[in-house]
Amino acid sequence: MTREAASVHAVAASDLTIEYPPHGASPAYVAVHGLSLRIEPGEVVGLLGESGSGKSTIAQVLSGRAFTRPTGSTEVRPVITGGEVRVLGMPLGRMRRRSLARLTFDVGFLAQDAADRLPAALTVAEIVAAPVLERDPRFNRAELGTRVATIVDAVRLPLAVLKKYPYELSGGQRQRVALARALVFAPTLLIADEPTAGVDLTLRDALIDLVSELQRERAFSALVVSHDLHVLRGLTNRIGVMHQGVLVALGTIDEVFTDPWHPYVAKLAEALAPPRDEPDDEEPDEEPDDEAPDEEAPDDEDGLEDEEPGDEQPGAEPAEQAR
Ligand SMILES: Nc1ncnc2c1ncn2[C@@H]1O[C@H](COP(=O)(O)OP(=O)(O)OP(=O)(O)O)[C@@H](O)[C@H]1O
Repeated sequence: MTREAASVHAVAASDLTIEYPPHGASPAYVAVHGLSLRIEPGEVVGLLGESGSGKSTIAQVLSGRAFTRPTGSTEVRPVITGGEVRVLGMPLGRMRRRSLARLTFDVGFLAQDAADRLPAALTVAEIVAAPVLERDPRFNRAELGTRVATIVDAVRLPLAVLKKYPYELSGGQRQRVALARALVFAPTLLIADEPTAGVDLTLRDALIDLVSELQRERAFSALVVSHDLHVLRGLTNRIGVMHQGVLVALGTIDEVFTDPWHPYVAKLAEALAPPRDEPDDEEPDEEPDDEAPDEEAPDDEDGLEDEEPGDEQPGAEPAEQAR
């Protein structure tokens, strides 16, 4: 959505295929097959999936960062080879420079390793201000100073960090600086790739709460990539599960893990389910129980999804890693 048209989908992808072009001895590689996904204005959607399932590729493309190549970079970038996608109403694909500039303004991007790659020679104030100055080197310095201080405060960092260099900060503080930089334009959509990667487990929940609060305060839409269901549970309204480049489930966490039809999601659901009680040793054996409740009966011979997911919650709480 551009800021004028708040009702446009944050993301509307239909049958989207994304490919890495051939390079060197490597042939072309299709990383995402036929993705259809909509994100409503103000909605937060998570992407879960094992390593290599295409999550970062999607984040790169939807954020427009796949189409911007830093000077001197020879990195191979993914390209759209099928389907359609609009982000905030803007069609991606062959984008003109101006549309791309608009897209990267409206879409904040927190890259997977952003905290570790903060430029070592710049202060926090310079790092957070950099995207603004890259876009407009003559941006009013006083206004910029206020904007940077406001966002640094919003990510709950003391203003004293403004003069510090990344090496003087903790991992959690660096992650907040990266987040501040991603939010400096007050984006309409935030795409965060593994926002808690490298963050100490004890600080992970604080970071989840922070992103959640900022999202509520600023009402941006978001796509959050994570292999950690705990993170997605704390942040998102719905999740999608990626497997080998294909979106194999989409819905609320409960919908996704109740009666999953895809074997990978079923395996995840099983891993997340609370441990079953040990079978009772005194149980009489062999006698089939005609009274056994129907819902216990496995019914997956045809491999089809049930019409209606049950109302039961999977009750999945513990250790929630998708890989
Ligand atoms: N530059 C590239 N050239 C060719 N193939 C690539 C390139 N970058 C990624 N891929 C391939 O695309 C597929 C999807 O990778 P992607 O990084 O999107 O997965 P991911 O789900 O984000 O994994 P992770 O959780 O490890 O970051 C992988 O098979 C990967 O090897």
